[in-house]
Amino acid sequence: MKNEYDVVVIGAGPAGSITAKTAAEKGLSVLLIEKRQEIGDPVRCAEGVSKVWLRKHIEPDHRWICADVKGSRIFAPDGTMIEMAEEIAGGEVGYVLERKIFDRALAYEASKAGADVMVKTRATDLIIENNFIKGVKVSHLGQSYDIKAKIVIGADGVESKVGRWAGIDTAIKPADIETCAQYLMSGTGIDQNYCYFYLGNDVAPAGYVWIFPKGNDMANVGIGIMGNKSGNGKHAIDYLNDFVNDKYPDAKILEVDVGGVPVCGSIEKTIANGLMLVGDAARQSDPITGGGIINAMEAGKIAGEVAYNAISKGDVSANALNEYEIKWRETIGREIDNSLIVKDTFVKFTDKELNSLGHSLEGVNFSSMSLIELLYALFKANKKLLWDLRILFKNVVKYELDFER
Ligand SMILES: Cc1cc2nc3c(=O)[nH]c(=O)nc-3n(C[C@H](O)[C@H](O)[C@H](O)COP(=O)(O)OP(=O)(O)OC[C@H]3O[C@@H](n4cnc5c(N)ncnc54)[C@H](O)[C@@H]3O)c2cc1C
Repeated sequence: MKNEYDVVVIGAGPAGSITAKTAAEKGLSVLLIEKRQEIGDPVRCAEGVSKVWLRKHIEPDHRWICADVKGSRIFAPDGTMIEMAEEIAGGEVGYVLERKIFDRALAYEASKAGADVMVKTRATDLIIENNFIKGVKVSHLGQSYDIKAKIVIGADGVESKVGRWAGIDTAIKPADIETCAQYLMSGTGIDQNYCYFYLGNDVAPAGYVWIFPKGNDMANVGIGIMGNKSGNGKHAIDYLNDFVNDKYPDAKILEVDVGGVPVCGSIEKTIANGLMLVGDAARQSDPITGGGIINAMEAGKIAGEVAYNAISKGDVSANALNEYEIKWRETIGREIDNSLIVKDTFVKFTDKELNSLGHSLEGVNFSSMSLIELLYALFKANKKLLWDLRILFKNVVKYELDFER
């Protein structure tokens, strides 16, 4: 086993594999470690991604695409349906992935670019000298090893310990974690061209139920509710059981997943001397959708490039790695901040307000609207929303003006 690399990446999820691939493509020596024996398994994900963003990182492959989605159907508590169809993004909506295969394919891409990959290898601590992270302590098949690195990447997901080891505050309050439960089901009979979302405080308090098609009459049926909403004795899985028993009493459960998604928005710091955090470890998932795959990949690409720049200049201090901090905050960070504003508003909505929103958007042709027009239509229908989302409105106008310039 080699015991010295330019970059050691902890965690072979989308964030870690893209970081490893990017850094290896630049010519750095890279080790990607994963504590599980199989990359991508078990899955804790509904597996939905945007096509356009995914293609920026990898060519779609039928081996890990379960469904090609044309649109979404969103149901207000009173059953009013809003349909957002494929014309919105010029025919580019989303895929539902098979993450067990997808995550492995990303790790394969990293290995093809030259990265070494070790599974069943758990990071147990960081090697720290003179306030600089200098490598990782790992446990592999019952043996402990020290592996030196110029830069360590913490890509160890929502339960990340790497940030804490490096002295970065990554703690999340229960109110900032979306607790999720999901069944892979057969026999729901849903239209496999659509993703379905159900809103309402009886169905999913301060959250939603999703149904994502997986092909062959299978679907991921899941729920995410805010962590502080499960204190009344009813947990995410109880709400999911109620929903499933009501809507699909004859469907069969093929798999159960439970997990948490950080929806706290950007944390203050994601770097230290010789270290960067990426993906869920850096709390980069979207606060409103809980989606984190694409953000993890975007951040991983930036981190891989910044690792190369820093190592080439011989400076891996937090000062040099600040390039990563600046770049991810300018791109995905901006989206995360806007989503946080929307989430903080929507979690307070009563069923009556959700219904009124549903009525104002029912039948709207989203394809011909810009984001500003859509927000304006919402505001006209609901003045309280205008007030609550005023900062978002300002941000979007500023962003569109910046973009036009
Ligand atoms: C129920 C649910 C549904 C979701 N649905 C969606 C969705 O539809 N779309 C979407 O975009 N996102 C979704 N997400 C979020 C998405 O799964 C994550 O945002 C995404 O996986 C983040 O990627 P990552 O690489 O940062 O972390 P992960 O994918 O979690 O990868 C981290 C890896 O690090 C490994 N690891 C951890 N500790 C160590 C250690 N000490 N040593 C070595 N390896 C370690 C883990 O085993 C894991 O493989 C969902 C999440 C949940 C829980």
